[in-house]
Amino acid sequence: MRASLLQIDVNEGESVESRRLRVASLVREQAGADLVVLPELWTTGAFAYEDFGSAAEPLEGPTYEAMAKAASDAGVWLHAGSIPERDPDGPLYNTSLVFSPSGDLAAAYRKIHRFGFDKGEAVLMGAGDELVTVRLPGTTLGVATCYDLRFPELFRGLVDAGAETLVIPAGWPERRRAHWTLLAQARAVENQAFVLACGTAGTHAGVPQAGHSIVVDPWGEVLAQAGAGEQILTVEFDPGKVAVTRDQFPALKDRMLGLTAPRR
Ligand SMILES: O=C(O)CCC(=O)C(=O)O
Repeated sequence: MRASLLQIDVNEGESVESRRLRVASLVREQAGADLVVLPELWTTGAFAYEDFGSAAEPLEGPTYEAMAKAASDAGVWLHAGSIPERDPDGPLYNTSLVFSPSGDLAAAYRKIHRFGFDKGEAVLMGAGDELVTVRLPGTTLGVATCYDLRFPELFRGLVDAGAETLVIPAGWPERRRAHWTLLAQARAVENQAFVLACGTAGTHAGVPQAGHSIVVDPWGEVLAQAGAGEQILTVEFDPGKVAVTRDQFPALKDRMLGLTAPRR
């Protein structure tokens, strides 16, 4: 399976419309890949909180349209990263879109863990409440977004739902780059799954981005890692390695579920 992670430079010097056109053309250039992955909130920037309201789109808005077309033009599965979604009957959501090679929406995932503690996304957006997996030829994707990476129980839920390849678009800041790499490897090792984690480059809303998108195999080996700037990270991997790893080192079978706190 060939995957291309598009680590997009997101900065205020480029308008959302220009970036959307540019990204669509980069996706088209990936014809021949099986899967293309974009980062979190690459239209506005994950930290451009003050722009979320004005940049929010309905699910089937301009980014949806452009990415559906780009996926079908390239004939690839496209995890189009996330958009600030305006639900006509509810709040904003940080929503990821996955398209099939014919340009149909295969899945939408509303980010469950919102970042910012008592400000930013955590107060401006609603929380999703559904785990999402997507069946591709050869593997099942489990999707999560950025801050979700810190919550191992979400990934265990995805594994229980059949996920073998964990795809994580992000807008992770440079300040915590070490956590990004460490957690991507941890999620791969503990879940015996591939991890494809695609971040942004550049600086937006004054927050330098980590870049360093990463692909990790089910044994925890880093198959590829980007640098800090805009980059297309292309990697070939064998999805069959998940079953082999889980069979040869069956730690997932030793999980002890339903543990309770000690009685006092
Ligand atoms: O957890 C982190 O350090 C970064 C999370 C984040 O930036 C986000 O979810 O947008």
